[in-house]
Amino acid sequence: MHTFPRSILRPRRLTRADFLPFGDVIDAGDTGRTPIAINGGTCLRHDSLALVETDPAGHAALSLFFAHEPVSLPLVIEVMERHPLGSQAFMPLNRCRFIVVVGPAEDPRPRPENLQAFISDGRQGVSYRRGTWHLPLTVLDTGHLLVVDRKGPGCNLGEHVFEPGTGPLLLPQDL
Ligand SMILES: NC(=O)N[C@@H](O)C(=O)O
Ligand code: NI
Repeated sequence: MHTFPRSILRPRRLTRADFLPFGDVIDAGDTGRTPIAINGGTCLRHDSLALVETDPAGHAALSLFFAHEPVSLPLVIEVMERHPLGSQAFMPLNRCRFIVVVGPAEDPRPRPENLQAFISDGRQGVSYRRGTWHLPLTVLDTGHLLVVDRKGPGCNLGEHVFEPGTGPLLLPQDL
């Protein structure tokens, strides 16, 4: 039986600059901009940290996810997905670290050599740009997350299941 070299991914710390090709990082401490003082100076608005994308027939919706099956690393990635009709944002509501593995939307299927891996520190959220390949929500801690994505007519899900034994191996961050 052929055994293909399994690609190895080493997750990096999540930063706005590194994640930019795949979408936006939602992190008040890493916006690159000065917050706007609003409401008589009683509040700071970190404005437009991510743009919500939908097709004309769709609309943006807010959901709450309760992720209660945390994983540990190393992890074999078995499936990745994408949403061709809109963006998808995940924002932890409590300190819930989660895994971010992304690939370019231009690839017809996730190419292991083009995948990049990050770990949210539990304060940071991400917004996957429309069509970006991503690992479905996979948390390192049980937690609640606000999710903003596109709802509406048509199929907004593309999935890729890696052949058994070929999925990329995601190593612990400190290795
Ligand atoms: N299924 C669902 O609502 N979420 C996925 O798209 C995901 O990326 O976790
Ligand atoms: Ni998704």
